Amino acid sequence: MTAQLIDGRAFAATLRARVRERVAALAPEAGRAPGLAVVLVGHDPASEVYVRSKGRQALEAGMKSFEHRLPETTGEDELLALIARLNADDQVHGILVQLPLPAHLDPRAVIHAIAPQKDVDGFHISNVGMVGTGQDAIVPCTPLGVMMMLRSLVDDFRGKTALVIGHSNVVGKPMARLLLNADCTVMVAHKSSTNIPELARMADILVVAAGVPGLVKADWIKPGAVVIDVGINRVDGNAPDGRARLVGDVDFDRARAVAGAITPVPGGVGPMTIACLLANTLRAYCLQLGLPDAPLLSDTKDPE
Ligand SMILES: NC(=O)C1=CN([C@@H]2O[C@H](COP(=O)(O)OP(=O)(O)OC[C@H]3O[C@@H](n4cnc5c(N)ncnc54)[C@H](OP(=O)(O)O)[C@@H]3O)[C@@H](O)[C@H]2O)C=CC1
Ligand SMILES: Nc1nc(=O)c2c([nH]1)NC[C@@H]1CN(c3ccc(C(=O)N[C@@H](CCC(=O)O)C(=O)O)cc3)C=[N+]21
Ligand SMILES: [Mg+2]
Repeated sequence: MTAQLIDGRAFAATLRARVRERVAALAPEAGRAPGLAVVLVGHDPASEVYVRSKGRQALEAGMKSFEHRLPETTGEDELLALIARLNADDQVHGILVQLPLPAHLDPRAVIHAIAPQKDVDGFHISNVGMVGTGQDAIVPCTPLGVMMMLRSLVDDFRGKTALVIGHSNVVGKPMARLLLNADCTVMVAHKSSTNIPELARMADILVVAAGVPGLVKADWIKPGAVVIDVGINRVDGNAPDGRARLVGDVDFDRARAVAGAITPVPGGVGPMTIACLLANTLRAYCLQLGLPDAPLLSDTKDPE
């Protein structure tokens, strides 16, 4: 058996098209369009790539894009002052501060300075707490995108067993919360877990977000399971042209023979993360303007 490939680029294109249509209907005049502000401190090369694609895709969706690039040496006061200005700016409906921040800046203080209704990453404790208690909130982009893809593959989450590998605040924890909110039986593993292969073999749904290339072996996978590989790892010098290439956390070539469906890297979770950022920006816009929330933006619906 060869696993079905889950085409994240196709999912993302569908979602972006829906966002674009909705933006055109809600804000026919460009002056009133949803606005996304992305803040980048320092010059992390991977972050530069994501910030560029976020800005470009926001414009393509009919939104306004504001990029704020600050030097590596920016002080916390200066960054917090920028966030306060963006909170007060009625052209800005979504604010994202690219992580990781340089070591001298406290990410918690920075994230919690963002107005919760403009927190399109869903990282503010107010949004985290809402998701944690099963309430409607702004949901972190990566887990939101994973749920949208899973919903097209899994008819009924009740009775399904899921394992999430990784428990970061950005991916693993919110992912586990959403699967629990969908009534899966959820296990969460991390570096201190000693029996991950056994846990993985019980999982109908396996979501891997560890940042360790090749971590998940084919014989960890329950035959027919849905495997979502969130990992983005730059591996040097393996491409034919000698440049870095991207791989996930799953031994993809061998895992394909066992899984029922699997996301590739690149072309899986990554493109959906950015499409969900646009969806969250539109959602934040609707919340701020008192407009009805669009069903396409709910984590209970897939984009098809
Ligand atoms: N596709 C996308 O859109 C996105 C991809 N990513 C990628 O996903 C991956 C995870 O990101 P993020 O959550 O931010 O990373 P973090 O480094 O914050 O968290 C990694 C988690 O994985 C756990 N872990 C690390 N090594 C192992 C191991 N050998 N076995 C089991 N668990 C392990 C860690 O456990 P412990 O806490 O105990 O150390 C931690 O909980 C990265 O590759 C990142 O680049 C991230 C965001 C978006
Ligand atoms: N505040 C904040 N929010 C984030 O959502 C956030 C962040 N900080 N810091 C970094 C991580 C990482 N992340 C990705 C987004 C898109 C791709 C993506 O589009 N990946 C493409 C490949 C892109 C490439 O070639 O590099 C793919 O997988 O096909 C990957 C990773 C968002 N993150
Ligand atoms: Mg940890």
